[in-house]
Amino acid sequence: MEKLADWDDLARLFAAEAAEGTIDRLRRHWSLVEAGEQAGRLTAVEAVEAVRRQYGESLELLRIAEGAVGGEPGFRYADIGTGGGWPGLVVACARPGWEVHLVEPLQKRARFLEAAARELGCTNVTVHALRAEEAGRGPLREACGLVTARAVAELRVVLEYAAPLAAVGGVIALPKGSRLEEELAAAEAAVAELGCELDAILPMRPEVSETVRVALFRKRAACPARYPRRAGVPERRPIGGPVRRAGVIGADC
Ligand SMILES: C[S@@+](CC[C@H](N)C(=O)[O-])C[C@H]1O[C@@H](n2cnc3c(N)ncnc32)[C@H](O)[C@@H]1O
Repeated sequence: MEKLADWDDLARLFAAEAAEGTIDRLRRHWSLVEAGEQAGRLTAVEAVEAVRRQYGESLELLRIAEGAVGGEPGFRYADIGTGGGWPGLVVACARPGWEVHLVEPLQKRARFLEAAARELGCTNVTVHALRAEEAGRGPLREACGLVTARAVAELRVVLEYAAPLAAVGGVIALPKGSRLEEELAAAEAAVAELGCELDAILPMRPEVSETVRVALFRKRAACPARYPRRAGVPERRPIGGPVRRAGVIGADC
């Protein structure tokens, strides 16, 4: 397979997930997305591209992140800005033994995620209809072994969302496109300030994406109590300097 093109390719590339019935559940999720117009537009990615970009990239992010965290049953994981379900609900389908927290502030999307999780039998999911800045001051603070966020904001902004949720020793896994180096340079102060360290940058397999790499950060120390700042502040006044254009990848939703 040169490039993952359809559900059969996805099942071949992620054979263990296919054997567990995950790919069938993801197909069902996509039909819920297509039928979910009352939730508003959940993704701008066309059906023909969705298998690779939404499901392939989500499972590949899980594969890469899991290499850094292990993930025993009961492992606590949070996804920030899950939108219609990527990657957080995909991970919940693939790892039913994990405790999965989806942080999504848009009420319609949060309701869609709750209904979809119910429909898919994902009893391991809790949806938090909150901004990350609020979730970072609640019971999830410093409680998650893995935190992800895809296509939510530029790196240093998303680190301020994610770092407060990660447990000390935990991992933050962020898929990023061609602007990664530029975003990393701008995030230097934020990485240190938030108690994080860049552990690795790992590419996705080319069948899934030629361009997306995953930046893995390790939480080395507790996050200072002043972070996250009030809702909207991380984006308006990113740690380390003036606002830059958000360099997000993945779905434009
Ligand atoms: C471009 S969509 C990406 C959705 C999904 N992660 C994907 O890859 O398809 C960005 C999502 O981030 C959410 N978001 C934006 N700001 C946020 C914040 N401060 N905290 C949590 N979620 C946020 C939006 O509501 C939206 O659903």
